[in-house]
Amino acid sequence: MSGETLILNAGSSSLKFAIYIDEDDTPEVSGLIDRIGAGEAEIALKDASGQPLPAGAPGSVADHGEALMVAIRAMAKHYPDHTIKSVGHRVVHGGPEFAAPVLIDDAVEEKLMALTPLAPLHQPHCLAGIRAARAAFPDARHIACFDTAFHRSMPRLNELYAIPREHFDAGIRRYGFHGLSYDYIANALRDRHPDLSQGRVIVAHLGNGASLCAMRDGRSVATSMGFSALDGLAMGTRCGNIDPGVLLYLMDQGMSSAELSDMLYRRSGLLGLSGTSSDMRTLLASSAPEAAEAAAYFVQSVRRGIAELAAMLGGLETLVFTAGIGENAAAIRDAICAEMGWMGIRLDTAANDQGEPIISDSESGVQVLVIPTREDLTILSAVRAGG
Ligand SMILES: Nc1ncnc2c1ncn2[C@@H]1O[C@H](COP(=O)(O)OP(=O)(O)O)[C@@H](O)[C@H]1O
Ligand SMILES: CC(=O)OP(=O)(O)O
Ligand SMILES: [Mg+2]
Repeated sequence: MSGETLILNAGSSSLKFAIYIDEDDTPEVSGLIDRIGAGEAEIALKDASGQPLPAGAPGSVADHGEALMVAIRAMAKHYPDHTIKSVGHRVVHGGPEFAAPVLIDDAVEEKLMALTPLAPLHQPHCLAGIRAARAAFPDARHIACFDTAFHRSMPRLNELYAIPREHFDAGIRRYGFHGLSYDYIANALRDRHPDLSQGRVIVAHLGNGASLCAMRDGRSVATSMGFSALDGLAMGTRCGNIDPGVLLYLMDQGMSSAELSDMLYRRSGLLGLSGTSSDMRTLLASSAPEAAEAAAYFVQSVRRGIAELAAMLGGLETLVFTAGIGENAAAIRDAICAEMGWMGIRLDTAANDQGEPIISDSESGVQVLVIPTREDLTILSAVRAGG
């Protein structure tokens, strides 16, 4: 068989995978392993038409390397003849050096490993996937595609922190994340709404991790995440904006940096405020006041962020919702847009409830869209462009 490409997207506790053949943009097989390193893992496998394929129960899966082996075995049961020629990897952090996709060799792998402290919730999993895939497919080309790369178009002012200058040169700057998703949305907008894509756009990537990106002419101008994937919006388990004074105070009180890191990355956000769940679906179904407060905080943080980025763009013509919450949670989109009439945002309630591609009404000064994101297609086109 010819030209098969495997795309891997290692999340904090999941591994998404898909195999594409030749020039096809629909995966022949795709799937997700969830709850990695957390009890009994789950696997879901789909064929080219999106129908579920039997994949068994993987039992406990210790890390993303093991998850890849489980995925390869499950796919091989249905498609025994695959010859993987290329593997495209989502890598969350590219640091100051990697501004475009790169062919992975030992030296690149080492450099990516050195970036682990900058993205402790993600980078180790990306690397476990890379190591396992290079061992499983030693003759394939392995390409790393970075979540930080799309934001390298930001003006220097928007990369700076107001701390002594030498830190910028040492790499302490706003990198921004979710770039593979923003890149896909920028292209989708260019194809579907060429007029809007030239203008002032804010994309709200609201998933388990969440961020906003301000774009002009399809390029990133500013974004809510910064040096790490902690900043900006409140998220499933991450804090979002926080006064650095809080961290200094907690350290003075005896909290270690490891304890702080665990709290800010894994026990904050929706989980921290609700005390029960990081999952927006669970919170929306709950009657507990803490769950409602957590969801309200999330909504508030998105509105705060939209207003901030609109000010940086000097206005707004288009707002795009994407990722798990952005694509599926009509109530959250509605709550975010309510009371933003002053910015010209007006939703068509019925269109929003049905998750239509355009959810603003005809009077709205801002076009509000829902575009399902496809980070895997950004990686796929980079792998194909790389020959
Ligand atoms: N129908 C829905 N209603 C509300 N929230 C949803 C719905 N579907 C998915 N979500 C939320 O989307 C989030 C996960 O987003 P996703 O983009 O899949 O995350 P990841 O960053 O892991 O890829 C979870 O909070 C989940 O509850
Ligand atoms: C960078 C980031 O936050 O990714 P995710 O949304 O997959 O956690
Ligand atoms: Mg995601």
